Amino acid sequence: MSDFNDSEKPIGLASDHAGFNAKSYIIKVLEDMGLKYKDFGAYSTDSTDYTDYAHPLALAVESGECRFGIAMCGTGNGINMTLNKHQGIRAALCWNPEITFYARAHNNANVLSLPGRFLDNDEILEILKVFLNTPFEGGRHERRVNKIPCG
Ligand SMILES: O=C(CO)[C@H](O)[C@H](O)[C@H](O)COP(=O)(O)O
Repeated sequence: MSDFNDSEKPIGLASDHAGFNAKSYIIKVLEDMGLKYKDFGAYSTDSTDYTDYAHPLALAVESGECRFGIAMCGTGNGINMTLNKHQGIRAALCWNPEITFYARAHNNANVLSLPGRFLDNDEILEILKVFLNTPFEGGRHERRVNKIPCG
């Protein structure tokens, strides 16, 4: 399982065509921050299917190859739904810093899902900073998070 704070491991990235521009911006920010990342695609704005990139990202986070993930499609919903089919994934669809704070503090989210077509770069940057810097509170939230997996 992944360790969110293990900066020796890359952050996994995935998008479809609709999230490609947001992902390109995030790559630039991560490079400026000196953070490692692994991009699972897509690699252009040519029409494609978010599922083809979400599953490899989910497997990489579950296995511990990546310490956490950042994923985006047009609304964030398609890629978020796909990621959350994996038992070890807690992907949170976030559209502002406050929602993002609770996704980390209360839900220990290990993938940040973003609506690429509905956020500008400044909004993405603020969300990203909160996601990177907010620790999980544990306590009662740990009990609840431990009950999320089914089957
Ligand atoms: O899953 C989605 C819709 O909730 C994503 O926003 C996709 O990126 C979107 O469906 C892609 O749409 P397109 O018309 O094929 O560009």
